[in-house]
Amino acid sequence: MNGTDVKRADSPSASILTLALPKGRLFEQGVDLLARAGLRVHLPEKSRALRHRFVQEDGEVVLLELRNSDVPTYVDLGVADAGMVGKDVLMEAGRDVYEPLDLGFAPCRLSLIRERGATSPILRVASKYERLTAQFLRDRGLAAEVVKLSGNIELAALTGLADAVVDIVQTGSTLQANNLEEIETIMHSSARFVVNRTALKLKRERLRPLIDRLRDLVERTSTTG
Ligand SMILES: Nc1ncnc2c1ncn2[C@@H]1O[C@H](COP(=O)(O)OP(=O)(O)OP(=O)(O)O)[C@@H](O)[C@H]1O
Ligand SMILES: O=P(O)(O)OC[C@H]1O[C@H](OP(=O)(O)OP(=O)(O)O)[C@H](O)[C@@H]1O
Repeated sequence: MNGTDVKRADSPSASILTLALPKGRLFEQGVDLLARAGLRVHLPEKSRALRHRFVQEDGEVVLLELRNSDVPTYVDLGVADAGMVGKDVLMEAGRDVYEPLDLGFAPCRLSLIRERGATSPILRVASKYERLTAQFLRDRGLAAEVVKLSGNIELAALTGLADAVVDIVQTGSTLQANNLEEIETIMHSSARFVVNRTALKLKRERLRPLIDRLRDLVERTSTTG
């Protein structure tokens, strides 16, 4: 460590590690994984608080509770030093963040979905994943319109709002319950650990050991099942 690094590590901002976690599906597992990786964090009491501070031996960890799709923005713009986010959402965001780790949990796939047996031409496709859908259609040479929706996407295919939808399939129970069919898998997804590129340099002493411990945990889980 040179003189500059010593100063950085001692500066107030270097002693705070800010992590962006999506509320919803990934939050509990994300906090649990961070705790198992040695951070003194725990699930916060139920409240409307969106920012949670935890004192550590080497400073402080701040957890920001965000919408899934906002995690890449907070990490890319450096407000959060690192975070956890689904690969699907990360690809959709198209942000330039460092992605050192596949955390393995929250597996699912992004797929093109239609009503079972539908044969009409695909002229309009609805999705929350507007960019990935447009890219997929371009790759297939399909000139369909993309309609951005915010939730219960499958309903668009059932009501005729769209000829097909692009959405997440996990267990397949939503497809089954609505007489829908998965036509093509566009990508597989799982939760990723993402890091701001500048923070990786400036807060190296805190981020590198965390990444290493998370990697150990993920590898141990994948070998023990
Ligand atoms: N059944 C599932 N449905 C949706 N996402 C899933 C599912 N299983 C795993 N995931 C993964 O979990 C991530 C978070 O899902 P979650 O439902 O919490 O947020 P979201 O629907 O993307 O965001 P928001 O509700 O804030 O719009 C997804 O981006 C995806 O990678
Ligand atoms: O294959 P399955 O296990 O049924 O999971 C897939 C469903 O889960 C998600 O919806 P979610 O409940 O997150 O609601 P949303 O449509 O508002 O995102 C996703 O959008 C699918 O509808």
